[in-house]
Amino acid sequence: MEAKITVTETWLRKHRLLHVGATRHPFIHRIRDGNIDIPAFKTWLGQDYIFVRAFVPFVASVLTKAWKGSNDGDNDVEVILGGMAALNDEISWFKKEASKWDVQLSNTVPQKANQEYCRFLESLTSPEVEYTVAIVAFWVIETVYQESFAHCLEDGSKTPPELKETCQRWGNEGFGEYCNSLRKIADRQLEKASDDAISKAEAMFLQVLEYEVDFWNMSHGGI
Ligand SMILES: Cc1ncc(CO)c(N)n1
Repeated sequence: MEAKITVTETWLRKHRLLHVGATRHPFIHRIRDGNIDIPAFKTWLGQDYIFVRAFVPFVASVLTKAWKGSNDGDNDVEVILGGMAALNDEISWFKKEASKWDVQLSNTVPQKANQEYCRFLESLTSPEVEYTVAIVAFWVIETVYQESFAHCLEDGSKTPPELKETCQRWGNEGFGEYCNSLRKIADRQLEKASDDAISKAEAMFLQVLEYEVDFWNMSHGGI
């Protein structure tokens, strides 16, 4: 008997090229091959700190939607709350890491791609964005980082020792399990969603992947 294919699995197959583009970006390849230049890493660090600060209110809005929209037996609120707790830790880590690399966070100005991504996140906090669509966005955002940085830790990678901690942050197994929990929630919601909600969620899946590619592009001075 064949196992049932989930909605997220069909999207990952259908949009494989874009998914690979987001999770195997040249920036990630350069870390993994030991060819990353430090200015590019520092650019990423400063920009991602700004992103993460904007990510918090988005996650809070997903939490609110989970509380209103999921059933008693679901543990959605706990999973999302765990994600928020990790973000609290992440913000402290960014500050510590920035001082290690001499990146002045207070002087860092968001680049265009980052501004647009943050504005997009803010638009998703609207109550008009359904829980199913919001949880799909959340899952994709977290998973792109998990898959990207886990790749830098696989056997045979030449990630410089001073970047290992960064890769561990998102590439560790616990973060991988958390991403799987988000995916399960997304698939459960998609199972009971209307066709209209499913197509909105698929468009969201694609849009987030595109924003992620543009975000990586910033670190090598891309447009
Ligand atoms: C751009 C970007 N995407 C995703 C994450 C996290 O999961 C992050 N920190 N930054």
